[in-house]
Amino acid sequence: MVLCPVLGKLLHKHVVLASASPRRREILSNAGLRFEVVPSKFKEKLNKASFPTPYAYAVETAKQKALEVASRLHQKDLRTPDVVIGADTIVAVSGLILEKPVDKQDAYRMLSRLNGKEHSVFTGVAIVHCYSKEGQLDTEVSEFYEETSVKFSELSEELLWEYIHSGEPMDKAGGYGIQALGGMLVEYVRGDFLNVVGFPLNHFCKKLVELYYPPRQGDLQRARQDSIPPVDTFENPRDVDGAGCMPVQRTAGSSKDRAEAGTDHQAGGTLDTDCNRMVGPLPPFPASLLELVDGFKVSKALFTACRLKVFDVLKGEVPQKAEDIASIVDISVCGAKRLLDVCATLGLLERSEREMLNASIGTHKRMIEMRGDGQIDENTVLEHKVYVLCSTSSFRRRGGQKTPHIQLPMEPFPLFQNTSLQTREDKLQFVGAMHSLGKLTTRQVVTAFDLSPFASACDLGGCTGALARELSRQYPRLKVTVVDLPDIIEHVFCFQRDGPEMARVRFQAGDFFRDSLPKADLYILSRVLHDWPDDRVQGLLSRVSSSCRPGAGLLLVEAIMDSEERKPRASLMWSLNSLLQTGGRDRCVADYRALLEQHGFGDVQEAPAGPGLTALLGTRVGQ
Ligand SMILES: Cc1cn([C@H]2C[C@H](O)[C@@H](COP(=O)(O)OP(=O)(O)OP(=O)(O)O)O2)c(=O)[nH]c1=O
Repeated sequence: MVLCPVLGKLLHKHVVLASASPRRREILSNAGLRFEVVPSKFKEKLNKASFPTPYAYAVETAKQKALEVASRLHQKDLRTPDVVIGADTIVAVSGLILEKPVDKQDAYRMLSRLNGKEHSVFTGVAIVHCYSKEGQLDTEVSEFYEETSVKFSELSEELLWEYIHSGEPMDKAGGYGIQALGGMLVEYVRGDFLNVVGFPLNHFCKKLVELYYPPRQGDLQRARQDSIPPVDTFENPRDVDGAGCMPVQRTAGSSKDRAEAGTDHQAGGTLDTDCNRMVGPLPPFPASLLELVDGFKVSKALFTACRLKVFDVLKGEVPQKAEDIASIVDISVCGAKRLLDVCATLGLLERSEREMLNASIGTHKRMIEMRGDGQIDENTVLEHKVYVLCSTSSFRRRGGQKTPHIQLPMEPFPLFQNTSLQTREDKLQFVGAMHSLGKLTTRQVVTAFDLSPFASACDLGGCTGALARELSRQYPRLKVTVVDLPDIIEHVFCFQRDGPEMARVRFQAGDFFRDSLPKADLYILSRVLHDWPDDRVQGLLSRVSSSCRPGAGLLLVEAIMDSEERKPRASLMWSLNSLLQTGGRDRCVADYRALLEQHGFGDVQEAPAGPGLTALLGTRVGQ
């Protein structure tokens, strides 16, 4: 059973564990999750009598703990996390809820109740997804609970007091810790051991699978209600080579044998998998490292399928068998089966009973082809160039070993004048890629702010007009001019259908560094500035600024880095890409704000503009 990959879904999110419990922290970090710990200040004082069941109480308390942290972090420096996890563990015996004892006498009362009997340990868990929209916190709460039965032996008064004097009971629900000395009190456990210790890891992973890989219709028929969904619903790229395996897997033989054979991740003796008891810290599972190591395999599989024209074969939406596809694209049946299986698990193809269907990739195909053309020859397009430039020689010190700065690979040049884009076909492919890429976020970009007060807009570097079309669709009063290089404007007709929205869109061929800019109430620079070196950015902003009348707007859209330029990874990759190709760079919000203000734009507002993108809107102040 492969569960670990689902934790990978949280790897690039800002995850917060809203708990002071060292056990929860240990369980989750041992599973490879990376998170910040912010203990909740929620007072655990809900009225127990008002809950129909003990677990309803635990779930509500877990939820309140997580929500308190989410709103505190949101208010403080607007550090809204992506996900907050809260948990609450209680012991229930004969209809009574036991939490942490307040003193030794209380611990004695609790342990006496549990003595010689079976009781339930419930942990309620809340997974809170947080979103910040216009300064407001929005949350989506998913919750569940897990129950484990624990039976205490008949214990003498003397033993109970000895145990209480050890101090162990005081910070634990029910007054005992099964993972340490308290283990001596326990005759048997039925259910998830980690649930007793404070966090039901297994159920948590199942919940994530449910949230991040909702079952498709076919799977629903197959899946048993209470089972983990079939593997193909939660496999992720890292499973392809079996690398995304569970940190704990049972294999034949004793744990000693496994440790010696190097197959036991717990070889340090930190977790006894046979009884699932914690007996010491585990080294963190290097899930993110494995994801990086294997990352290229995913894109390689996609690009290979593109190059073999698998998606072309399937684009008629006629289901095909792997054998038939193999014969059409002229590869071995065994190879085709494996490649198609990978494509299906990546969600690029849909699998019916015995056949393969094309999936939603069609609309994004141009973008993928652009990125995936890995043929190593003269005609190789941009991505290959980037790949080559990324080789170590691009970063070698100048003049042998001495000069300690990075050597820029080339003079900055406009992307479209890239020497590898020589033929009309190359250029079309490039423009197509930009068009497809742009279209993915146009809706979010044009609705990041209410642009209805503007009557005219000028999209500088607006390529095929994908953004202009969406602007015109959203704002029926707006007239839009797209400015881009003649070589690009020449190809617009290949990508734009006529339609009522296009009646208010005009294309102007020109160079925004040299030619005069059309008059407009709103100028847009969407994913433009990062492509240029600093002096060109200054020059362009100064030209825009002097074309603006007071009150005019400038909308910047960029992938933003954090102030320390450490994340997110996508922006860092873009920034490296810009350095290698054009000498440009990505920036943090403060840098873009400073640029806007330096060029006479005030009242700068900021809003998310689609995955990984941020929009900043500044207003030209009076000259
Ligand atoms: C029954 C039992 C509980 N516990 C612990 C798990 C929890 O940490 C604690 C129950 O208290 P909780 O209120 O669930 O958690 P907490 O106060 O430790 O942390 P926070 O409220 O900040 O999330 O009891 C054990 O460690 N071993 C056990 O055998």
